[in-house]
Amino acid sequence: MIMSTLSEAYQDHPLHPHHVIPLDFDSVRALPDTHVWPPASHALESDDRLSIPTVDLTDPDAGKLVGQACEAWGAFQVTNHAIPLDLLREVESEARRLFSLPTEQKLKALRSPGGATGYGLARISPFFNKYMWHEGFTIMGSSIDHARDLWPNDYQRFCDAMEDYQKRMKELAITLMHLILKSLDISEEERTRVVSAGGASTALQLNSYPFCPDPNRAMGLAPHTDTSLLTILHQSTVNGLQIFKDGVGWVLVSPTNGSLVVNVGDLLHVLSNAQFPNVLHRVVLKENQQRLSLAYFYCLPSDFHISPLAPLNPTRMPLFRSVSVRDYIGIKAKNLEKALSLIRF
Ligand SMILES: C=C1C[C@]23C[C@H]1CC[C@H]2[C@@]12CCC[C@@](C)(C(=O)O1)[C@H]2[C@@H]3C(=O)O
Ligand SMILES: O=C(O)CCC(=O)C(=O)O
Ligand SMILES: [Fe+2]
Repeated sequence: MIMSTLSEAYQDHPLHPHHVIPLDFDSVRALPDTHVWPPASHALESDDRLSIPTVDLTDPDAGKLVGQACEAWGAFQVTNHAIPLDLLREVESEARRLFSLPTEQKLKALRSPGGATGYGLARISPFFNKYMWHEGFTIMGSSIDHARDLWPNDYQRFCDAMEDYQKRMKELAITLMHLILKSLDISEEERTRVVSAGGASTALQLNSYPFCPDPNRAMGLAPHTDTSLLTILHQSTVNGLQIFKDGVGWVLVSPTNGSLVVNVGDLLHVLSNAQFPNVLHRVVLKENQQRLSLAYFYCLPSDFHISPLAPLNPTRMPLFRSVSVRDYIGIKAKNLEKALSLIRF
């Protein structure tokens, strides 16, 4: 058996159960002190000057526009991405069905302390002294084992929807990766080496930010960067996602019907030799209702060695030393946002 999956890389870094088990959101009437955060610094409302670019994937200039967006923002929205709206709705509705289950039922699919998949708090929880107002469900490949625990007689439609979604997302991720690496002037051979490795290592994260009795004092998802090459995000109609832009501050990313948000993750930041920022983002609770999102992480297998790719005409010295994805995950599990500086020359 090839041991280079992401779940295997995360097994080496077990979490304490209190950093896995979510609150019983059904029973709380007031925000517990354990979940009170200092006021989140104010975010700009998105207007035309201050929102991430939107790229129409059928635009003949899409490659150039995607490259520019990655460099300026580390994020963009895509339209005409070929993911059927019906599929987005179906997966969202299955996610809603999951998070609507009674707490005791959801706990039957609890992520194990050393595990990577199932129901639980965000993996970054141990780095913060307050808990986030968040519950997640992580899928890597088949979701059948956990789905059976949740719905012994009715798990198939959940699994089918998740499988279909991961397949379509992988195709989109491959298209985007080729466009992005082409914009960096990476040879076709090198692009194919990276992109074909990427397909073997992905994750789908269903996120729920339950209705909150005191949204202004709670935090949905604390500021973080994704460990992926890129993340493709679908958000329900509820606001809350913000990205941080240097020199500007927190910028709201409003959901627009059918478009998908693409984030540059740590791995692509390294491959691009820091030309693309790995975008810092967070979720605040803006509206008085439950919010859902679906995050698809396109990663590299844990035995892949990441280092800056050489463009056809190299001009800059590599900023990072070569490190396996497994080792990078290990460094990040102990240091979170300092991980990248630890692999810089
Ligand atoms: C493939 C991934 C990416 C993970 C870990 C693993 C599965 C779950 C992902 C998330 C999802 C929620 C935010 C995050 C920061 C978290 O806590 O868990 C992500 C993390 C990462 O991007 O590092
Ligand atoms: O819920 C969102 O909009 C963002 C989720 C996210 O950042 C993640 O899953 O990594
Ligand atoms: Fe994220």
